[in-house]
Amino acid sequence: MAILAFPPPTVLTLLVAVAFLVVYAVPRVFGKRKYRQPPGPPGEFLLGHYRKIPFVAAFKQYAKWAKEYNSDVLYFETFGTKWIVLDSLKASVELLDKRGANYSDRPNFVLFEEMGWAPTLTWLRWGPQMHRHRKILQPAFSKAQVRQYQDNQQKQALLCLRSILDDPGNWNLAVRRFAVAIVLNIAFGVDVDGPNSPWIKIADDAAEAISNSGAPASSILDRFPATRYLPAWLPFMERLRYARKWRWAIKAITDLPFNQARQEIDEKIVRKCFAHDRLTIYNANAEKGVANDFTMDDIRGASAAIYIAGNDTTATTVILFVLYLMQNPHVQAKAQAEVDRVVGTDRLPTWDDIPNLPYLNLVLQETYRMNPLSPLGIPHAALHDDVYNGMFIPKGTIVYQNVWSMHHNVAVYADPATFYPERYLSKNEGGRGEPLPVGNFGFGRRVCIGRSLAENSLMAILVNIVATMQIEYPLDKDGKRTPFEPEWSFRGQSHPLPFPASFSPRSAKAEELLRNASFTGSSHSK
Ligand code: HEM
Repeated sequence: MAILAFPPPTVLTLLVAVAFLVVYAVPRVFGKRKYRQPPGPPGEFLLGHYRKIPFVAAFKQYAKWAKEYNSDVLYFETFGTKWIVLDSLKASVELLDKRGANYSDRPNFVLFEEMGWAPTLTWLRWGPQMHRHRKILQPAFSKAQVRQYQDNQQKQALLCLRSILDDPGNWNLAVRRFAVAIVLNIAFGVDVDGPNSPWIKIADDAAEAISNSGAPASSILDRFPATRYLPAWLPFMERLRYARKWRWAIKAITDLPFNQARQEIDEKIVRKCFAHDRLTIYNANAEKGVANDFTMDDIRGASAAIYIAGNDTTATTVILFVLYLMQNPHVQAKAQAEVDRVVGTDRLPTWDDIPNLPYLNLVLQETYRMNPLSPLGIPHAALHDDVYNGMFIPKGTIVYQNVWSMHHNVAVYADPATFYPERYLSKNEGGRGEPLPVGNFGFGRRVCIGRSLAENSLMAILVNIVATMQIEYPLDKDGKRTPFEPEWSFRGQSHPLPFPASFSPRSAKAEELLRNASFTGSSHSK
């Protein structure tokens, strides 16, 4: 009889559905309705915005939409993957810095997973493994800690300039060697012998694989992860073919130096470097029977992060600096005058000179502003639902920062396409009082850990270039120096394609100083 007291199944289903609506769905849906979705262009049926985002220079299209929709937050969605693009510094600081606890996740980088990355901080989701990587890496690159690398940075800067003296046509390679030599030594204690070192080729191959892979987490594999299981030969699976084609390059940069470090440790060759330090701790724990929460794979990924994240970024910034000095001789002359005033012309610059070179620092800042290397940043992701300026940002939303757009916003930077370091000087000093660029090293709790190291490397080489070299357009066949604009690649990372530049010593004395420079500093490994 008791059974008869239960309502029939259809009524029961109805009751459960009503209860669900009252308790769960209605408050959520209507609660969110209070807030609007950030604006953005309309998507297509089923595909959403997938086909609307250009693969090349997406940041320029996003900047146009921000103007068109008059919003510094834009919303997009494809196959259930949601992303927003922040177009202003205000929105980036508000969300990524001030509400950093909510925006410190990363999306899954499926394309990069297909490329075979080891656990690398840059791509790790928010969680215990990411915290372990950041806790181990970040202190090693603090402002105070990176001073220990200054001797080697100075030495590598001078070796670079000597190499340019001997072979000016290959200045580009000398710059790449400079950047690789610094981070490879810190990560693996390895010295880069010369421009033909295989370590430079390994770094260049990986940089090419990464920099042409599109804005991070934007491929069809990232937007619709199930597609990674489709056959790669399908016409629309070009990105999967790309990832697999370049797997060897990522494997080489993550495995080769690490395997060498392990072998050295086995052979009791000890170097002062990140990989050896971590391997020694790992082995000591293992011998004592203590569990290692930083696994071999973690050490491999973290050491590779230093090598990968630190070489192409630094080299490309130097290459941009060369380009802008070549295109703006008056800026070069002003920087030279400052260095000559502070350093004189009968010695090379030292670290103590750097704080006395404010104009050179502004030239570097202007280099950052003109062309942020990751124009859309490395995306963060929201851990929880959030509301910003009445706009609803659901949990899991991927967050890009349009750093390029922030740095080229005419409301902040007058005439943004012009290279003009004086723009940051106050009006009293004859400038425009525009703010120094922010964002090219990222935001919040995922901000670049290598910034202090990078800025030291950059100042070490820039001051020496300015002190000793004259950079000009190369002579053409008619003996003229004709200005040109190099070609650019905007297929993910933003950088100029290799271009010629003429380097010549500023004076016989400058050449003599470079040739006779003795290195008080030795590599960190020695
Ligand atoms: C001019 C040079 C450099 C630039 C422009 C640069 C830029 C960036 C940017 C934009 C990010 C993403 C930050 C974010 O998500 O908010 C980042 C992250 C990172 N950078 Fe750099 N970087 C440079 C040099 C270096 C160097 C020398 C190292 C070497 C230690 C390094 C290591 C890293 C690492 C490990 C991350 C990942 C941080 C995380 O996800 O928690 N970077 N960098």
